[in-house]
Parts: sequence; C-alpha cells; structure tokens
Amino acid sequence: MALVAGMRVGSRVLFRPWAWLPGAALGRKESAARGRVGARGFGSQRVLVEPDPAAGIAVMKLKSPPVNSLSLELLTEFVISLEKLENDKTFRGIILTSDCPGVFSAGLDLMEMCGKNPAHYAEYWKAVQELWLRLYLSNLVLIAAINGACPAGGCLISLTCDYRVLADNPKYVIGLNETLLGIVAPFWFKDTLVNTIGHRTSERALQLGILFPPAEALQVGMVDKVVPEDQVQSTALSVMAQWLSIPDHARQLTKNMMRKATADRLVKQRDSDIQNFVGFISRDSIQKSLQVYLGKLRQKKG
Ligand SMILES: CCCC/C=C/CC(=O)SCCNC(=O)CCNC(=O)[C@H](O)C(C)(C)COP(=O)(O)OP(=O)(O)OC[C@H]1O[C@@H](n2cnc3c(N)ncnc32)[C@H](O)[C@@H]1OP(=O)(O)O
Repeated sequence: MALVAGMRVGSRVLFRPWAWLPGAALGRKESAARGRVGARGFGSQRVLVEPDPAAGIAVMKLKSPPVNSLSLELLTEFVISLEKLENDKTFRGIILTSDCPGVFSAGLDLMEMCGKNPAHYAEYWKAVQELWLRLYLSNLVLIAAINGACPAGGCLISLTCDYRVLADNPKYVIGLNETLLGIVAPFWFKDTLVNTIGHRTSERALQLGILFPPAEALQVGMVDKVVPEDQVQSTALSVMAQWLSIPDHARQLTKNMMRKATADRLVKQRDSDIQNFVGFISRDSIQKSLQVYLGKLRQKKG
C-alpha cells in the first residue's frame, strides 16, 4: 500500500508530519540506526531530550518560551522526539516536563486558531490529534513532572501520561478550561478526563472550566501526587522506577486494554473531527471570543 505521509500501526494510519525531513525515505534498519538515541542528549529547537540509556529512560523537556503553547512546530517536534524514543528499544519510559519556568504548557497555541484559513486549521488540528494518539497509546511509561501552570491542552498532555506529579505552588493550576474561552473541549479531551477523574467530576470541571490548584487537583484525582517544587523531578524518577519494575509486555497489554476503545473513537472519525473543528473555529463568534481572551491575557501585563 502506498502511503505518502502516513504510517500504518496496527489498523491505524498515523500522520507523519516529518515525512519531508531528510532521512524520511531511508530503509527502516538504516533509519533506526541513524536515529538511535544513545547516551548523548538530542532533540530539537523546542523539545530537549536528555537520555539515560543505562536507566532506560529519557527526560523530555518542552522548551518553547515563554509558555510552551502548542504551536504546529512544537507539536511536530514533540511527535518526532517521541517516535525516536519509541523506536529505540533502549528506552522504556519518558519523564515529560517543562523547561519554561512556571509553565508546564499553556495549551494549544491561540495564534494557530485565530485569523488563519481553513486549510491551516485542518493541518493544525490533525497535528493535535496525532500528538494525542501517540501519547495516549504509547508503549512507554510516561510520567508527567508538572512544574508549572497546566491549562487546557497542557492538561490534556499530562492526562495522557500514566502518572502525574504536580509541584505544590498555588499558581500551578491544572484543568480543561476551554469553556472560559468560549470554546468546547472535543469528545476525546472529555473522554481522557472522564477516564482519569470519573464522569460527575469531569462534567462539573468541564462545564465550569475549572483550573484546580494543587490540593484540589490531588483530591479529584487530576494528579497522583503533589510535592514541593524542588522534589518534582526526584519524585518522578522514583515513580518511574516503580512502574519499570513491572514486566513491559504485561504492563503494555494492560495499558492498551484500558485505552484502546477511547483512542479508537477518534481514529474512526478523525476526518469528521477535523471538519467539526474547522467549522467551529472558523465561526465569527468563536474568533471573536478567542480575540477577547487573547486581549485579556495581554492586558494582564499592562
Ligand atoms: C474549539 C475546539 C477546542 C479547542 C481546544 C483548545 C484547548 C486549548 O488548549 S486552548 C488554550 C487555552 N490556554 C489557556 O487558557 C492558557 C492561557 N495562558 C495563561 O493562562 C497564562 O499565559 C499562563 C498561566 C499559562 C502563564 O502565565 P504567565 O503570566 O507566565 O504568562 P503570560 O504573560 O500570560 O503569557 C506570556 C505570553 O504568552 C501568550 N500566551 C499565553 N498563553 C497562550 C496560548 N495558549 N497561546 C498563545 N499565546 C499564549 C500571552 O498572550 C503572552 O503574550 P505577549 O507576551 O505577546 O503578551
């Protein structure tokens, strides 16, 4: 089957935003050899990867200042780094964290959703879907070391992880606050939240767009542990050791059993989900809401 920018994984065809990159046309073996991560750090402009091959883990740091908003570039680099680690059998786990002080990720980049054309919105949404699918179905153990504010798409990323450690700082709120922007979290954002904190708590959190401070986030189960800020990394490492003590095949099959149905819901309707997004985000009223929200963010400083 000829796939120009798609890769078949099981029954899924995954988008390959990097298909144009040098080396993309290499044979699998050669490509894997070149792509092997080794002991030295690698990464890209916006995603730093610090591998520890002896421990079988890597720390992945988002570095897109000032707030790690998920631009098309960041999404693309994120997926590329993730795939490199997934394809290198040395690695069994990733600790996902931020290199931007005080912010884990500000979520989707509002500039990607404002004043652009439908083709751009479609490309952007496909990249958002792709990152979610890759993270949600990752065979690796993913631990989120949340060292900053974590709204909306930032929260979604952390919810795809197997475990969340949050720094105890009242500014580090976490949640799906889309309604506060006048937009609606799509069904797969909602499903990811429901799978984590249950239906009733999700309904309240989603309708009200609640951004939970650490103690409340812990209480509702949005995060698994709250620790002093200087212990986030070490806690993530010790949690990782515990998860890696489980045989991979058993843990991976169990993870897949728990998550596949949720992921399949999106896989089956990716195109219509893109069309829904493009139609929704292109509305004048939604564009206006986003502009107002951006204006408030900017005013905050003045
Ligand atoms: C329609 C279908 C559903 C679509 C789903 C969408 C999900 C999303 O993820 S929407 C994005 C929601 N994100 C937010 O609501 C977070 C907004 N940002 C903040 O609350 C704060 O920036 C912060 C708490 C994350 C950090 O606060 P801090 O005081 O450190 O920084 P700021 O001065 O607020 O921001 C610095 C700079 O960055 C710009 N910015 C912030 N967030 C975003 C963003 N998500 N996209 C693009 N740009 C963002 C902010 O405007 C400032 O820009 P200027 O320096 O130019 O003023």
